[in-house]
Amino acid sequence: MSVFTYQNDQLYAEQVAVTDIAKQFGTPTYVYSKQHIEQQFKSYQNALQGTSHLICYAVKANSNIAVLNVLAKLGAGFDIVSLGELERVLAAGGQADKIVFSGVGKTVDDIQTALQVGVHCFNVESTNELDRIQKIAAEMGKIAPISLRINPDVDAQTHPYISTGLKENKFGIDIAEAESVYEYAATLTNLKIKGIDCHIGSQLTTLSPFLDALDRLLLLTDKLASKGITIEHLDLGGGLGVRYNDEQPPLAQNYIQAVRERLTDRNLALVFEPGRYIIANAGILITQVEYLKHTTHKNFAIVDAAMNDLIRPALYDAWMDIQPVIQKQGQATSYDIVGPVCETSDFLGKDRSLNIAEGDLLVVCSAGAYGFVMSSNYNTRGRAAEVMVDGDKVYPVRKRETLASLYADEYLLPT
Ligand SMILES: Cc1ncc(COP(=O)(O)O)c(C=O)c1O
Ligand SMILES: N[C@@H](CCCC[NH3+])C(=O)O
Repeated sequence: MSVFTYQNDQLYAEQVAVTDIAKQFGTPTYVYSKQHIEQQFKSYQNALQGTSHLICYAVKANSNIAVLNVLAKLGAGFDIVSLGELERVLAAGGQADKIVFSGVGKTVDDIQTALQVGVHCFNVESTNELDRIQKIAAEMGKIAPISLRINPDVDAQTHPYISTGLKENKFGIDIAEAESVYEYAATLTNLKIKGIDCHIGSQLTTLSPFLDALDRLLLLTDKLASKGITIEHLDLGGGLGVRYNDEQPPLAQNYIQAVRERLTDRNLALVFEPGRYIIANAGILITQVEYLKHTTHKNFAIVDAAMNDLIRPALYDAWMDIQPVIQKQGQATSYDIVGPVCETSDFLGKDRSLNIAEGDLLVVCSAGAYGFVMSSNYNTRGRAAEVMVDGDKVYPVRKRETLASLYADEYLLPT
């Protein structure tokens, strides 16, 4: 059930009129629904009841500390890929021992700090990374909990830029080498093998790639067991898709049920790293129409949000729904919805049928995941404000960037 609904032709976020949010905070502004975040997280939690588990929200999807705090209060763990994300999680009240640390390029500093705070485990992506963790753990007199991220060579059937589980992708350890890498890890005295991990891609809309990967990992787990290497947890990463247009992705409930059925009597705790599923449809981006430009070939609605605010359409040709904040009767016209940035790829949507005038407000839907977090200051544009709605209340969760702050850390040459 969407938390963004029309009442008398006015768009509401939970019980707050989106027009009022725009009046109070200006545009462009990201709006998140606390209710939707909680509902999505709980759907994972409920499906995992009765089995040992950890749901590690993928911080990269939306790292606002208010979002992290809502999830931490529900008992979430966190999947991080940088020290910045680690600091955010701790600042938001997340527990270090519920953090899994992913990523192909963990630095010495990353590893030292993660060992210091005591993360749940490192998802290790190469043999050289194992060696680095071993060395640092030995120097610090610690035992590092590790899981190997396996690249199972499964086609996630998603956009090639967000597919991560094929052998030509940079991620994980080739499944063909995994057994010997585990055997090697078992010889390293400052490592403790905890788990097995994979993440095959993002915005998956069918179960079969997940289940193919799972089957391959279970086979490997059994082989390892026969060699005396015990795996305590199985981490299947994130990747569950959401509806942007007419996709019909499986629900967390169906996905987890299918996973649990395949585990049979294996004594494995389950870890998941959902990002998009939790936050994509919890968010919208409000923008205002600055100009309507009609040419002989095309009509453009030039809005005040741009590719620097929301890069998914420009980067992946992603289709995101665009709706008016106030629905009007009458003739609709086809528009390309474009931003003010000087790039032809600066569009939020193409050929959208809308009845709009200059000054009207629009929203880009499903913008909670990989929206603000991927925004930039290109064209020296300050990043948008972020707010969170909770019932009939709206709270600022990040102020709009001031223009002075954009060059505050730059220096002139000495005269
Ligand atoms: C290692 C890892 N875990 C989890 C995620 C979250 O993915 P999603 O937002 O598709 O759930 C990602 C991003 O794709 C990732 O790289
Ligand atoms: N940024 C991508 C998802 C990448 C997931 C990160 N591994 C998107 O917007 O769809």
